[in-house]
Amino acid sequence: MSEAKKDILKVAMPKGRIYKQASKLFREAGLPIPSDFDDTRKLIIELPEVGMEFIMAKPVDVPTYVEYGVADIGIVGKDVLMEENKDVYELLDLGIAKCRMSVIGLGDWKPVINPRVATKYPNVASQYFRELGQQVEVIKLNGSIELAPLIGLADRIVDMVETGQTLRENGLVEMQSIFPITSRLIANRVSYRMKNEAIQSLCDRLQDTIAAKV
Ligand SMILES: Nc1ncnc2c1ncn2[C@@H]1O[C@H](COP(=O)(O)OP(=O)(O)OP(=O)(O)O)[C@@H](O)[C@H]1O
Ligand SMILES: O=P(O)(O)OC[C@H]1O[C@H](OP(=O)(O)OP(=O)(O)O)[C@H](O)[C@@H]1O
Repeated sequence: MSEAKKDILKVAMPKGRIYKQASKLFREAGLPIPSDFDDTRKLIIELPEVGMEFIMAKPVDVPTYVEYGVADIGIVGKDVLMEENKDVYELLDLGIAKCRMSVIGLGDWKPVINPRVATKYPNVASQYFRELGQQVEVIKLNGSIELAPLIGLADRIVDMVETGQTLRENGLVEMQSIFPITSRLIANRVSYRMKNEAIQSLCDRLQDTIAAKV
């Protein structure tokens, strides 16, 4: 590997809704990331002018790439971080992709003994109800979670709420908001030591940019 390539920071970027907000934040921090990539199908984006390479990943896989060190750093929702529980450093709250994780039920929900709970986040949901001392049966789904109570698969769901539009359009209600969610900057433990200067300098730039917004 050439010396120049060795110094490149590999960044696992979540495709989809977080990417646009993350690349905007990088631009605000003075890193010229072309907006042409907001809708790209390219999986590896080389950005030598900012000393980075973006690896365009499915959001849930970002902590895996970072834990294994094929990416030095990554951007990921706190929801995924809590669920995946990977061995990575969480460096910074980027304050983007704000939403919340909530327990949701039908508009006319009633208390249920041992309710069935559908979710993309079985570990987080199990731990939440365990800590409350409530027995539940958790069912893992991968999307359109709101369908589960509508068609009788589950009594409750644990899912993300942002504007509340999905709930309103489907006659569902937020019973309990359980965690605020934003995206985080994470780092591989070895990369954090070996590429400390580059990672710390990016972290500082982003932190200053975020601080200037509030
Ligand atoms: N409605 C929302 N508003 C804001 N942020 C959200 C919302 N839903 C999810 N997020 C955040 O964005 C992250 C990625 O969500 P996104 O919907 O892009 O991916 P996904 O559904 O996991 O992926 P895919 O669409 O590839 O299956 C979530 O992990 C969460 O942190
Ligand atoms: O409160 P709102 O603004 O309506 O946002 C909440 C919705 O957004 C996310 O779904 P997403 O678009 O990721 O779809 P999927 O989970 O079905 O893949 C989340 O799972 C909710 O369904």
